[in-house]
Amino acid sequence: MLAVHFGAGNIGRGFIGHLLADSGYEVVFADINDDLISQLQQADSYRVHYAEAEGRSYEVTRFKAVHSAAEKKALVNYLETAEIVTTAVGAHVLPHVAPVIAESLKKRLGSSRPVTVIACENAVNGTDMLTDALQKHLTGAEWEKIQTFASFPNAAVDRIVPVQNMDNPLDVLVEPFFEWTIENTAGSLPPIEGAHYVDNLGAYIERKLFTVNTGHAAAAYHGYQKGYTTVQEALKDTQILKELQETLSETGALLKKKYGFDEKEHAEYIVTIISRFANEYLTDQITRVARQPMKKLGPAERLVSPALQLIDYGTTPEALLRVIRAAMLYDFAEDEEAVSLQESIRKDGPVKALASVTGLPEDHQLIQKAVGTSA
Ligand SMILES: NC(=O)c1ccc[n+]([C@@H]2O[C@H](COP(=O)([O-])OP(=O)(O)OC[C@H]3O[C@@H](n4cnc5c(N)ncnc54)[C@H](O)[C@@H]3O)[C@@H](O)[C@H]2O)c1
Ligand SMILES: O=P(O)(O)OC[C@@H](O)[C@@H](O)[C@H](O)[C@H](O)CO
Repeated sequence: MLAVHFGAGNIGRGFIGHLLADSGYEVVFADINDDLISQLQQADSYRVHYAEAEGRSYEVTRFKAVHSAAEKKALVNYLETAEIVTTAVGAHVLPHVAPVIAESLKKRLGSSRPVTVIACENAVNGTDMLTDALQKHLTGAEWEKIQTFASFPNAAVDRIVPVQNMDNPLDVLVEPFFEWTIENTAGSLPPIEGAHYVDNLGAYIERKLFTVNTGHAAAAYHGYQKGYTTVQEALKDTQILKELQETLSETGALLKKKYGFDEKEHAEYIVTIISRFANEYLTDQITRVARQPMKKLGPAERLVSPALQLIDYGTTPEALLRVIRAAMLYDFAEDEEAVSLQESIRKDGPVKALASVTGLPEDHQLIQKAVGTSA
């Protein structure tokens, strides 16, 4: 069985690629990073190390690597015969991987050979984002036929994989916890060990994004303002821990109301997540978790989406608004989006800048309460 995985980064090597290889797939990593691809091409194996006291580690051997720009022909050949195609490149990169996937799907039109395509990104319905991008490279008739043999389930992926600092640059240090939840819509989804399949993925995605990622963002943006460099350091600050808990209590209220999650189970879910953030065997840089603030302030994302939904329910999410305010102050000079956001704030002021990234009107109460005159 063949799997093509786009993005041989932290999640690619440390989570999705590892699970696929463990499930018996030969994994072809496709990436645009020259050094990474050449290292993978020269290696026979790499190890996934668990950040824990026992220090377990696992060898990954069944892989190949192709440069997705320089070796496009080889990539299309792999894509044409793969049983599964996955991505972990960042949701904003999906339009860039779409053309080559579309090209390979067109090549399957003759054989109708089944394939499952899954975007494993932090986004609500990432695979739908990919299929929107795919359709720009296909005719209506091609897309209709492709859907008879290809399936495109959405998925939620959860495993904290920090920026790596390993002696062997291909090895990856990951937290032991992982969850890969896949929408149960696929006709012939090939088995993946460790993944689980659900009918109500929307609830799982929002629970993950609005708890793990909203909580992470709260720790990172408040932590950055207080000069911390890692999430682990920031969480030792009781004021930041309190901000995190208040933020997750707001998103928890939303999730329980919207999806009926059990009060006690959700409280336990939050406790587990905070202890995962604080894992002393991990060093997770705040600048990784806070990366791309403009994306994170987007309308469908971890901060603004739950805040808007809570406002719709008639409450004012004060803690979430404080995280949004802190995100607007994120000015890390090596993060392109942080630089652009700060430029836009300098040029137009915070109200216009936040209205622009969220797509909300300037007089919207979320904008006014986060950074406007009623802040
Ligand atoms: N790291 C985590 O803890 C974590 C957990 C869950 C989900 N995610 C999500 O997984 C995705 C990847 O995150 P990551 O932490 O692995 O990032 P990463 O930067 O480590 O890896 C991304 C990889 O994608 C590659 N890439 C970029 N553009 C590409 C293109 N056009 N074609 C092929 N490859 C391309 C990069 O070179 C890089 O190797 C993101 O959507 C992220 O939100 C991350
Ligand atoms: O990857 P991002 O930038 O969307 O979010 C940063 C972190 O919150 C994220 O990578 C988490 O570590 C991950 O989502 C845990 O499953």
